[in-house]
Amino acid sequence: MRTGVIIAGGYSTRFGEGDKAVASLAGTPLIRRVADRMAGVIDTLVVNCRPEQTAALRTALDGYDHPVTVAEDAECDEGPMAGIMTGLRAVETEYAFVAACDMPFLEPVLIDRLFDRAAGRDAAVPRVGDGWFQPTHAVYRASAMADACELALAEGNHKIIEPLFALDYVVLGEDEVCEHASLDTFENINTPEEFAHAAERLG
Ligand SMILES: Nc1nc2c(ncn2[C@@H]2O[C@H](COP(=O)(O)OP(=O)(O)OP(=O)(O)O)[C@@H](O)[C@H]2O)c(=O)[nH]1
Ligand SMILES: [Mg+2]
Repeated sequence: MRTGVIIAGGYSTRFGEGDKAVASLAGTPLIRRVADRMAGVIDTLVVNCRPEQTAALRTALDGYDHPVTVAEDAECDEGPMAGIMTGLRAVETEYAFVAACDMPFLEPVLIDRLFDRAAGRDAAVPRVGDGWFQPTHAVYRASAMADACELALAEGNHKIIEPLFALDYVVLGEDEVCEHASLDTFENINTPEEFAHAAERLG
């Protein structure tokens, strides 16, 4: 059994027109597109957000193919890594795929591959381009990553990549990624211009 975790507790400051997670992208809320992209390779979904987002996110995910659990931040604005921790704490399967709420071009074949590569390890994380890890497009052993996040945060370290280095992780390099997916899978939508461009391609 596999869980998908979507972190959505950010403030969409670059987007600037309300919460991008629920903004309609070519007729469908952005987070619903993200959830739908992973539906075929997960069994259950966890969404991390701030308490005031819960009602709108639940509406956006109404009728989803799998059970949806909402994991609310106890402390808001602690950064995406804190969101990963809170989301993973609500996971009941051994492994979970974590994504940001703004990645509408996720490639399910690659997610499937990440689950396979993580088996027996703590994490499988892609690294493409100039050596950038993709920690919000990765599979984690939920308890191990949540513990590592908690430790980093307790030390005052909010860097999203920090907890990975405490784990037994496997890296999928660009060649392996590209066997399964286009690099669009990592594309995330931050500004109204990026939103409009994505809508053209999806509409
Ligand atoms: N729980 C939680 N999630 C966050 C936080 N900051 C960002 N995120 C999530 O992390 C992912 C990547 O963040 P960004 O793309 O920067 O989103 P954002 O912070 O809402 O947008 P900007 O304000 O424009 O940076 C998104 O899915 C956000 O919802 C936070 O403080 N807490
Ligand atoms: Mg941000």
